[in-house]
Amino acid sequence: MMEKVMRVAVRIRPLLPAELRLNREIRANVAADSRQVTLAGGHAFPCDFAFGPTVSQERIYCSSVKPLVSSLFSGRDLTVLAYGQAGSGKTYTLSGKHNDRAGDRGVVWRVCEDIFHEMTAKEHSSLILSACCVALCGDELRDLLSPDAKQKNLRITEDQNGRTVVSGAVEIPLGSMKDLQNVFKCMSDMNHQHSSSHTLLWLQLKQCGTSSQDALLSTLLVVDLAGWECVSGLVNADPSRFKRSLQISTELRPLVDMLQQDRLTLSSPESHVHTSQALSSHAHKPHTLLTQLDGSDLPKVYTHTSCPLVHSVSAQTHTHSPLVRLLQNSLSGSAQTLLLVCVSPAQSSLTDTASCLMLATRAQDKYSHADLKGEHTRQRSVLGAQGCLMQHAAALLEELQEYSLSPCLQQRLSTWLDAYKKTPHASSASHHKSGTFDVHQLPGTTTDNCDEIDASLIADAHSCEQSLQELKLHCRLQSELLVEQKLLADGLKRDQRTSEGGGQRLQSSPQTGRLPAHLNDPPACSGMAGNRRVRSSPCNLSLERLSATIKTSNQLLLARLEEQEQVPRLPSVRRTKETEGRVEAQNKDKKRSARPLLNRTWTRKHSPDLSSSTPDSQGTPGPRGACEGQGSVSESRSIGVSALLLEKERLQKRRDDLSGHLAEGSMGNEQGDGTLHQLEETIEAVDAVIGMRLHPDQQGATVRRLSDGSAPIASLRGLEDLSLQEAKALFYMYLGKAVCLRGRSASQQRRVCELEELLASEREQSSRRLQQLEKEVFFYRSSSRELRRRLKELVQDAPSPPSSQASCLRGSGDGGHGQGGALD
Ligand SMILES: Nc1ncnc2c1ncn2[C@@H]1O[C@H](COP(=O)(O)OP(=O)(O)OP(=O)(O)O)[C@@H](O)[C@H]1O
Repeated sequence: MMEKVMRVAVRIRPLLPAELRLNREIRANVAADSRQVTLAGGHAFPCDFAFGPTVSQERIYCSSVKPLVSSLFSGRDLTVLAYGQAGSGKTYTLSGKHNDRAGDRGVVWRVCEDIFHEMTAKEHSSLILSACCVALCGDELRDLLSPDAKQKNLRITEDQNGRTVVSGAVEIPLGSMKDLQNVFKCMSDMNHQHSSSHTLLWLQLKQCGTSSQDALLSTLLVVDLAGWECVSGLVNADPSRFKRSLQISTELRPLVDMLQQDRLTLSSPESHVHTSQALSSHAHKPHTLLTQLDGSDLPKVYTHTSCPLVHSVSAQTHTHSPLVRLLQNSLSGSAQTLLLVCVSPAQSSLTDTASCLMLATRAQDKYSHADLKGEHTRQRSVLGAQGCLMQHAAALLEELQEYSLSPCLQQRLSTWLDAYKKTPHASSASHHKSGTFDVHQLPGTTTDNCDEIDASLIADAHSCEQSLQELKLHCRLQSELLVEQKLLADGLKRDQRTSEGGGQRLQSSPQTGRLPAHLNDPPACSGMAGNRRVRSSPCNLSLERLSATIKTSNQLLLARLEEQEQVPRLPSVRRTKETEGRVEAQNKDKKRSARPLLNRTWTRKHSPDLSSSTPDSQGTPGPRGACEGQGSVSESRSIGVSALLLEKERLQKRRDDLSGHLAEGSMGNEQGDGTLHQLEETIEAVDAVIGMRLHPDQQGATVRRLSDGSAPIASLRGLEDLSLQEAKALFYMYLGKAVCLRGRSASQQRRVCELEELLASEREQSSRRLQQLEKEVFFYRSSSRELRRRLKELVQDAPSPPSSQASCLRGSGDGGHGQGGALD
């Protein structure tokens, strides 16, 4: 009988206050009483339980977990596995909020309440509950209930039965809800700085019977898997967060693979009820746990007697993953599992939500395969029938030989018959006459001798079938991986094209003084925009998209930088500077022509240059007048231009020296970078002034365009009456901003480079893995072919009926009677 061992519940959390403030759209929903989650666009994802944003903690517990908890009392194991991206509500669903409101309490509290309730009903003595909790971050394991900060002895090992255990973990007995509160306090104290780790809490229930022989042991494992972060949230994040998010995706990958397989288990439910007799006969370590507080080893839980076949194959595939190793016992056998997929309904999480829902849909149809015996019997009878049919066919062909056939066909027929007669069990069947053969009686024709052969054949066939199943499974996994790699590569190419296209558009647009339309969106959106393809796993979808997003945001910064650079060149500012500067210039003519201030800061250097403009006859002309009147000051400008050129040259030299020092590493990076950016900005400013002075006509046109131009620039007309001091201050301020933006842009570029390196190494790893997988697929295909061939041969070698039956059949073939009697 097949039994469903995995149920999948999907919970959509409500939009959080911050999301509501940002007017995030709801993109995932559950229709009332439906068992599917629907995404915007109409895609529906079926699951066993679907809970919308308004469903209470209590209802979630009562409908999806409580019915399973009863099986704990009958000695079966239960695993509740919460999966979802960061902030999707896993911890909230499992543990609830840290307040005293009963309505907010999560699954763990409610399970314990039920167990304590049962304890009270059974008058305490027969039920013992204890807890053990570890956090897994990468390969690092921490005991969340251990007072020992060093935790040297904690490690995942295997006991003598090949079962995974955490040796050195502390186990705390739970007698009341107060004890549970203490456990939660311990857990949150130990774990509050590591919210990105997987938390595994084992609640072990021991039911003592009247005699010491019939104690029942069962375990509830509650797993709060770490969640990967939404890509848009990582754009400006600390690199370590980004790295951890990637790691989490990688850590979850093997588990996701396992959950997506057809079947998890093969062992029968009986093997999950264990008595203390079983405990004593299996002198081994407990189930995935436990050493008592006093350090003594206890014979605790033994939940499975046999290693399940299909599951063990999958687990072996991922033995390198500590997470899979820790879950291996709980996800195997006929242990009940509830996969709790938590998703966010927000538009920004749509891709992650879709990938989680795909997993939920794939994971739900898992059954324990308890009907192995029935399967063998069916195979047996099929093989027996095939063997008899083969004999029947041989007899028919022999008969056919007597008719006039083409020489070629005759030849082929006799070759086949010769080959058949050489096979071990063909001779006794070679005289059958077709007319008397009743195929409905075939399975009944086996004798003792035939049974033996049958048994060996069936064993062979069974092992072949198992190998084929395994190969099929591997092939499927491999091809899924191949497809995913391909999708990844395609996505990477597409994203690269997008970001390159964006870069080109950006380069062509500064002439207009506006940002390209695609950059007006915040960077987070640019990474998520459009109909993104949905992937089954979170791990691979982040890197390339993040890199593209960061590139885009980098370009956005550059574009803004360019936009800011326009400000000091505004006509009104320039005009005021020029007007007042010209007065200053007349008063300090000598000083200006000598220009001894070459080694001052750029701001001091720059202002005399700007002040070198001569005022026109009107004193304070409008922007157009200011430009048109520039012809009269050509001489002083030419002096200014040559001095500016000298200055520019000097600055460039300084910049080159500085970048040389930075490249050699003989200077502090941060400070050096800042100076370098200042120098670059100054050079550009000097360049711009030179350009304006060399081409006053163009300057006039620019001023006209800007003063007549777009709304944002026109709104700056209010600044036309700035004094020289104000204009200077404004100019310096914007130049300072530009330097700062340049610095940020450079650091963004560095990050992009780092990410690109990371991406390249990931890509290299993927391609190595791809090659490996291709090899494996090739190997599996060829072995599969070989096995099929062998299976065919075995079928051809199927047993023949004994000679007595054969003669009966022959006799009945002659007369058309007696077969039924012989077979009876
Ligand atoms: N169903 C819900 N109702 C109300 N608030 C919720 C719900 N689900 C989650 N939240 C709130 O959303 C926030 C994030 O939830 P939670 O910490 O449980 O996410 P998580 O998936 O465990 O994240 P992580 O993977 O980072 O640990 C919390 O403030 C929580 O209170």
